[in-house]
Order: sequence, then C-alpha cells, then structure tokens
Amino acid sequence: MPPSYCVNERKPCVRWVEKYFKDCLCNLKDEISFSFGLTSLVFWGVAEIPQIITIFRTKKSHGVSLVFLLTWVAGDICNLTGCILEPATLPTQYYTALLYTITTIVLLLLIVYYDYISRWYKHRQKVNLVRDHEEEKKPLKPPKPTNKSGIPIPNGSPKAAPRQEYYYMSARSLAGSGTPPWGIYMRAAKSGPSAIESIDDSSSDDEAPPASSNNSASQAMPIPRSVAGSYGTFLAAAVNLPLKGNALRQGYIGYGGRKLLQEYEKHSTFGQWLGWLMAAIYISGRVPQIWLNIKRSSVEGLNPFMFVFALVANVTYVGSILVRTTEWESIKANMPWLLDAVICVALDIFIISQYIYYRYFRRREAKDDYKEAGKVAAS
Ligand SMILES: NC(=[NH2+])NCCC[C@H](N)C(=O)O
Repeated sequence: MPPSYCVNERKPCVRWVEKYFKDCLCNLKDEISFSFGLTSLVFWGVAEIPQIITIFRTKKSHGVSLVFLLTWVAGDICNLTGCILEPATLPTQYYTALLYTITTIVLLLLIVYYDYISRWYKHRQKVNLVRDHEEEKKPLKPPKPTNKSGIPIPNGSPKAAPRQEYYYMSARSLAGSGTPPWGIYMRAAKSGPSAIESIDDSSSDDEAPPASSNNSASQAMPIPRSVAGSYGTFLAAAVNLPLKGNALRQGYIGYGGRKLLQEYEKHSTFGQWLGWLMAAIYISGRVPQIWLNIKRSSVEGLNPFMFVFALVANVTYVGSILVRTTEWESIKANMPWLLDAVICVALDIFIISQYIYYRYFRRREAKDDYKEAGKVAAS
C-alpha cells in the first residue's frame, strides 16, 4: 500500500490534491503553483468551446484552419507522452494535456461533420434529386420513329431540336396539359453542374462541389484520407494513453506522488525529445491560422475567445511551472513546455490583433471607401 503523505515532508499535506491530482502541496509556493495549474486546466477546458459554438451556429468551419487543429492533435499526442515520460513535469500539466486533447477531438469531429459528412450528404441528396427529375422527364412510352403521333410544335423542326420535341410529347401526354411546366422546361434545358444548382435553391450552399456529370449519381464525394487517417490516430491515442500513462507513471514513481521523484529525479531523454517535438508542432501550427486570416483578409467564422482563453491558459501554465521551482535542473527539463507556451502567447497576441484589425479597422476602411465612392458617384 503506498504511503499517503508527501515524501519530502513525511506528512500528508493537502489530501484531496494528493488523492485526485497525485500532487503534493506542502507550502505556499506549491499551493500557488497548483492554483495556476488548475486555472490553466480550466481555461484549456473551455478554450475551444467558443469555436465549437461558432461552428455549431454557422454550420461552417471556414474561419478556423484545419491544419492548425491537426497540429494541435499531433502536438497533444507528443505532449501527453512527453508528460508521462518526463518526471519533472507537474501532474496538472499531464491532466491539462489530457483535457485539451479531448476538447480538440470534439472540435475536429464537428468540423469533419460539417465540412465533409454533412456536405457529402447534401451533395448526395442533390444528385438524387437530379436523377429523379431525369427519370420524370423520360416518357412512359418511347416515341415512334415517325413524327405522326407527336403533337406538332409551331414552327418547330424535329430534326433541329429532337430532344425538345421528345420532351414536349412525354410531358403533355403525362400531364394532359397543353403547356409544359415552365420551371421544368428551364431545368431540362440545362445540364451538368448548373442544372443541379438550379434545382436545389433552398440550400444556398456554395461550398458543396457541383456534380460533374449526371452519371455521377452514385458516386460519393471522397473524404480526404489525411483527415480520416489522423482521426484514427488520435482516437486510438485518446483511448490508450490514460491507461498506459498510469501504468508508466506507476512504474516510474512507484506510488502516486510524483514529488518523490524530485528527490532522485532522472530525466527522460525520450520525454525531452517528445517535448521539443511538441513545441515545434504547436508553434508551427499557428502559422496556417495566421496565413488563413491574411489570405481571406477576414476573420469571419473565427472565435477570438479561443485565442484569448488559450493565452490565459498558457500564461498560467508557465506560472505553474516557474512558481513551483526555481532550480535550474527542473526548469531546464521543463524548457520545451515553457518555451512553447511563451511563444504561443506571443503568436496568440498576434492572432488577436489580426482579429481586431480585420474585424474593426478593415471594416471601417471599407465603409469609408464605400462612402467616398458614393460621394463621387453623386457629384
Ligand atoms: N489541443 C490543444 N488545445 N492543445 C494545447 C496546445 C498548447 C500549446 N501551448 C498551444 O498553445 O498551442
């Protein structure tokens, strides 16, 4: 049975923290560090919720870069494994990593749903609708080769427009009316992608790629493999890591309290490598988001609170590490985590500034230009 006290102090300190976080708070510094860690955990827990709500409301995910989120997941996997292997990391760092891996997976699932599954489903519905219309247009009886049984079209030349005539006959015979329905006539005159669009006006979906031809009716829109592949990876990781984490942690520490390790702490080279890899992935992951904002000259669909919360979470994360210990050995071992968080804070300040610029200043500039143009036109 493991002892239920902090090893350095040889007494139980804050019991619930020991019990649930496997951490040892025996002085004010520990407590402040833990509070920072907990704040970071809470902010990371809610950071992605604003973006989830935005996507849910607009049913579009065009504002957030998919590559950025995929780098988050890749970084999260390195981070989780690194935290498990590197004894100098705090328990709150591990729990935070676990939490944001889960929230990012939820966010990505939502994007995959709206960008791929829902689009593919809408596309299939459109294709089916076109096929139904094609079927409706087909005559019940095939026309006779001679023109005798058909209803003559005024000034119509059957040779010049054989398809039209074919259509006139079948529609009249089916509807028993002298005039073909206008809308259907218009649709029949079109073909290919534009025809598909004109049928389904209700979904003003400009994202759905048009059908290339009528016989694509049974073809599903492909879901990119890269997305599907990374999905499997992170789901597997999410399921397996906590269990493996505990096992590894037990193996490393011998009992729940990680502080024990701080006495005869050995650093894990592999854990360090994973930490550096994680930092590189997280930092470079912001670039696609910054680039997307520049490319679109807009931040529409992007929720700035995701970055505001991430900023607070990263600042408190750094605080939790630095308040706990000022020993160089420990800081050095935590360097990838510290550096990553600091650089991400800087990049998030940049993204938030982009948001303010595109949202407020660019808009005002556009309005002024519009007014100016109006004045010129009036004079
Ligand atoms: N899936 C996540 N939210 N991961 C957290 C990434 C933490 C990293 N410091 C960053 O700000 O990018």
